[in-house]
Amino acid sequence: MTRNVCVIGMGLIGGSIALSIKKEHDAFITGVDIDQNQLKLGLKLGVIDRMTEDLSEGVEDADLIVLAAPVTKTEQLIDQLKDLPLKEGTIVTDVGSTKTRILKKAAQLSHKGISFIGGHPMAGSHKSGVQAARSHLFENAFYVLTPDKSVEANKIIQLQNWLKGTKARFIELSPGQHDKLAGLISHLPHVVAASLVQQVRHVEKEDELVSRLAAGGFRDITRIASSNPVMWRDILLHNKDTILELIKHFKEEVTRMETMLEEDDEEKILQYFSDAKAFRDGLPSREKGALPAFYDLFVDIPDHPGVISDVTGILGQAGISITNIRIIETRADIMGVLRLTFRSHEDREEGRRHLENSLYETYIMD
Ligand SMILES: NC(=O)C1=CN([C@@H]2O[C@H](COP(=O)(O)OP(=O)(O)OC[C@H]3O[C@@H](n4cnc5c(N)ncnc54)[C@H](O)[C@@H]3O)[C@@H](O)[C@H]2O)C=CC1
Ligand SMILES: O=C(O)C(=O)Cc1ccc(O)cc1
Repeated sequence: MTRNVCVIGMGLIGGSIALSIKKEHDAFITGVDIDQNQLKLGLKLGVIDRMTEDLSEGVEDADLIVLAAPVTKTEQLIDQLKDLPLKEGTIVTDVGSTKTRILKKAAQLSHKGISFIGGHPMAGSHKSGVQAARSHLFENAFYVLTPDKSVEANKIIQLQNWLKGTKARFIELSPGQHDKLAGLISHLPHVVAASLVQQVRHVEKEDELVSRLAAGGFRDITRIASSNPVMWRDILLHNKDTILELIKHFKEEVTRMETMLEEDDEEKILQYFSDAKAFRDGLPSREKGALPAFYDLFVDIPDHPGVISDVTGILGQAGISITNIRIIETRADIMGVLRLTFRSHEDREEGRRHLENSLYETYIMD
């Protein structure tokens, strides 16, 4: 039997959840967004089956409602849901990067007999919009659930069943613990990444060479500074107390290094870096999913006309489609680099084989 799902916020995460649900369930998915373009794109890409900008129309028949807007908007949406007629037994969940304020707001829904189960898939990308959505985005990632005590256990199982196509690993946390941990491993690093970029931006005003030299490590550590600013503003405001505390500790950490350096304390500096390396090297890795995982292949291309159509021609002849193509470097003195995005690991492997047979140098960076 076809069941109805409503995803509110048809962006990267809402779109990815919708795709993962479609993979495993006979579901008719309605997308709701304030941005018509995202909805139209969602329909065109087959992420949703129906679009509407009218919240009440979107949710009226829904067996599952997924709130996938920025966190402050999620609070407002819960306020709106409170006054709308919803199907009996419907499950409402969200995907927001913060949980305490959202769960507080959602308590109003439990008074109405609606099961609200807070959620946070702890993976994603600096990209946004439904065009970047992928059904496998959360594969092997942790998916935090913060159910209210009033929610029946079978509703949590039902939600996990709805979300099984994410192939994520579910873990239950209290909203407070979630926000503390997410602050440390996600929100503070975002602040640090943006600050590092700002520092370079200020220097660039006097010496524009700096951004051209910024490569390797700088790009790695600052990738997340390219994320959606609205989303991150909202996350910071939501988790303000935790992040302020973490900034204080971070300043102390930097001061420790400052002191070691002022004192030319070779031994302590070495120990500091060694301890950090040992801890970092020991972090569990996630085989698939989040960070690069859009099946990108990089191809060195000589700087001459027609080379791009040659590359796409080779893939076309082999019947391999790509979802994106981008020239990421073209300079007179070196070869350019083309970034091709494939639909799957298998397509990328096959495409790579064909291109290498045609003597193109290719590499993968994930
Ligand atoms: N980007 C990431 O990697 C991750 C994001 N999240 C959380 O997921 C949520 C969505 O983030 P993304 O999908 O990345 O953002 P996005 O910018 O790709 O999509 C958000 C969508 O919500 C829509 N929207 C805004 N206000 C709305 C409203 N009042 N009603 C309906 N739609 C509305 C926007 O038009 C946009 O299409 C955020 O709460 C974020 O904290 C969670 C995990 C990872
Ligand atoms: O791009 C990345 O590496 C991310 O870390 C994406 C991300 C952003 C927000 C979240 O709440 C979870 C994951």
